[in-house]
Amino acid sequence: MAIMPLITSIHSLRTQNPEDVAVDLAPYVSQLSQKAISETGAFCVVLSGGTLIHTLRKLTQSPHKELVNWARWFIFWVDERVVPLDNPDSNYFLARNDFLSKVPIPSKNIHHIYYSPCSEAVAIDYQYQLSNRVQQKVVPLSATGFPQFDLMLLGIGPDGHVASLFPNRTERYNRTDWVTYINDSPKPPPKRITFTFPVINSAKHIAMVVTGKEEANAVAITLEKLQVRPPLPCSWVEPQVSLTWFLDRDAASKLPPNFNKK
Ligand SMILES: O=C(O)[C@H](O)[C@@H](O)[C@H](O)[C@H](O)COP(=O)(O)O
Repeated sequence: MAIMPLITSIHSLRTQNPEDVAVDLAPYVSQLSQKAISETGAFCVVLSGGTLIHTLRKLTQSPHKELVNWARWFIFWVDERVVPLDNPDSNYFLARNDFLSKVPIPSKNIHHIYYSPCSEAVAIDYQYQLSNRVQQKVVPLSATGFPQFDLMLLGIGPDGHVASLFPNRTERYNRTDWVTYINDSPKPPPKRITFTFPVINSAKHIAMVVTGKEEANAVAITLEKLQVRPPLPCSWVEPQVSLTWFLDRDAASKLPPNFNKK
């Protein structure tokens, strides 16, 4: 089988503000949703926390809200803070309030964690939830042997973390589990679960959605392929079909002026 090259594109204009990023992101997601549902009958989407959820707001408005076949969406989280679901620190809580409550995705298709104070138990249970969807063939297995999501919507941190995979932590090297956990995350709250890199990089499409100056260094290091030790986790993101960076002018501010733009 021929190996398709990864398509990397960058939505970054020096004049672009966070509102423009939200406007660009909505048709990108809506078109991928339409394509996946026409091919397989489902759209398996992975969310992260942080500002991403607010940047998804245009999807919950016309014309996208009416165009998307929400009944066929299946939602997972790339990482979750191990807190009760009604805790404002919960990524599920954030997504429910600002996104999921505004669109008709069936609740049985929304795969949040089940809280317990033990992060390891939460990670095992989340992997079990995912393996059920794999067995039902809702989420297919990729040729890599790991679950293959249609789209992951990810943010990055100023230290280059992605999901809850941080620069100086061992979880980023986990090549066997689908879901792992951390009890001393450098970004609070300390207890988290996270998809591992093999799951992230088995996705068909990944959008890296970054707004704000704080992440500008990490964006420049990653997109210019600069060598740093340890390598930034976000520079390891390499999905199977396409990687698209959505940047506002602040996030793109450390890239050279002539850097490839769309
Ligand atoms: O649980 C989390 O903390 C997030 O999932 C995390 O991985 C986030 O996506 C990045 O830190 C970017 O966050 P911002 O968009 O808020 O900068």
